[in-house]
Amino acid sequence: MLKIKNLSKSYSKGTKKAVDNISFTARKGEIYGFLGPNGAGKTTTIKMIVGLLKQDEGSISISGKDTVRESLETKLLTSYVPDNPQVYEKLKGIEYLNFMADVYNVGKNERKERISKYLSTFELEDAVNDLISSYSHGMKQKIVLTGALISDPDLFVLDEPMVGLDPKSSFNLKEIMREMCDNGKTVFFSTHVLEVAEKICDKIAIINKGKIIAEGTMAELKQKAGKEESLERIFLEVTEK
Ligand SMILES: Nc1ncnc2c1ncn2[C@@H]1O[C@H](COP(=O)(O)OP(=O)(O)OP(=O)(O)O)[C@@H](O)[C@H]1O
Repeated sequence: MLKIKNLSKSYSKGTKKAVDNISFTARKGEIYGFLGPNGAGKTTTIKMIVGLLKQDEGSISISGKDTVRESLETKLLTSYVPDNPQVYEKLKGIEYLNFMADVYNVGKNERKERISKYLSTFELEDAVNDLISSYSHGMKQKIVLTGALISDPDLFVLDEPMVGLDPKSSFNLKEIMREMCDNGKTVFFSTHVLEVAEKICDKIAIINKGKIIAEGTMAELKQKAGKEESLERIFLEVTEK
């Protein structure tokens, strides 16, 4: 579970408020979509969740542990796939995966099983012994996804995960996200693809200018909008104000 309380973050010595007092909870078993226009504060929030940025105010807890006070513990429970995956180009795919498994203390049997499962899902078996520098952009994304899944995290955080993936990989990733939630995990991801969010998310939050302006299930968002509307229309209406 991911619990965010009164979270704020400013840049440029406090003059630019990127995230402004936001609160929400993504529960176990939920796919939680984080939407918002460019510059709304999505990546800043995500970077605070995964410990790459420290908040100015507020708290974040993952499976009941505070990300500042119990930083290492929460990192071990979390996997993160950034919007522009940077991979160690000088490693072979398999070396990178074993490195990730080592970082997360994944045992021999589990790592073997998970590596084989996700390499097959993402059709990377033939490339796994090649240097990552020879991979296409999409293959790099898929090796990063595989590396992120090796630890079977309680919280799976993805920033714009569908961009650059081919239709089959994108479909497979959505299936994996659902499977993780069925196993009691939490998936939190940002996206601009509203059709995907509408289809797969159990809950959605819309952020605009650093503030959460709508939050809930698709049914709740529709109810608040007062009519039967698509997520796209609701998004356009609430972010226009
Ligand atoms: N390192 C930084 N220094 C100063 N301002 C920043 C920095 N990073 C982000 N910002 C500002 O903070 C605000 C939120 O940016 P953020 O990257 O979190 O938005 P986003 O919702 O992820 O946008 P996008 O959809 O375009 O990726 C923007 O106004 C941005 O200009």
